[in-house]
Amino acid sequence: MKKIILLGYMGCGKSTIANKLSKNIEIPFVDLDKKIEEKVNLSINDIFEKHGEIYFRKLEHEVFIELLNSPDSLIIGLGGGTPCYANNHELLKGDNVVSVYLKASIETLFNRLAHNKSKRPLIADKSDEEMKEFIAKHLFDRSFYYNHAQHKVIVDDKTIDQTVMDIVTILA
Ligand SMILES: Nc1ncnc2c1ncn2[C@@H]1O[C@H](COP(=O)(O)OP(=O)(O)O)[C@@H](O)[C@H]1O
Ligand SMILES: O=C(O)C1=C[C@@H](OP(=O)(O)O)[C@@H](O)[C@H](O)C1
Ligand SMILES: [Mg+2]
Repeated sequence: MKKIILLGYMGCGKSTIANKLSKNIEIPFVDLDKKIEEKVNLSINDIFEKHGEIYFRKLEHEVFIELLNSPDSLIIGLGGGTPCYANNHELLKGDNVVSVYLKASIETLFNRLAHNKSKRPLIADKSDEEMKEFIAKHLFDRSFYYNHAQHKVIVDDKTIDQTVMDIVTILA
């Protein structure tokens, strides 16, 4: 069955958009980070703190594969780093997969993340100044992987509903 995959940098809106899209097209939404948290009964912050990022990336790959192999149609909201590890980017073009990169500018990402960083271990301790530079470099490194998505939607200056409608158009 069909898997609709939303990907993109932290704060681009994957979880928010997937949730709304799910209500609109009546396909269930699974957030990969939430599935990982449920599987090991730890928050993302605790996984990074107690076991480190490499352990998280292994778990992330395993749970992503499990979701792709599930018999149901699903909307899957990835974590920002998912396509960039364990050759996960190659899974973005698989059979029955529709992958959409939610592309946001550094400015949009900074504005959305500035008040929303405590649950994101990669940026939780950064000052505003450090964060701007980090996002710019990190996004540059990761764009190669994000660009493996089949579709791209620019999310800057769009409401949640506008972005959802852009995706509905892609799916039509
Ligand atoms: N137009 C918009 N589209 C998506 N998210 C938005 C928008 N405007 C503000 N936001 C906020 O930006 C944040 C995006 O976070 P989230 O959905 O968790 O992103 P991700 O899962 O990609 O890290 C949320 O706090 C959301 O409310
Ligand atoms: O970009 C990343 O490497 C990460 C993004 C997070 O997901 P969101 O993009 O939903 O914040 C989460 O998977 C973890 O903190 C690592
Ligand atoms: Mg998310």
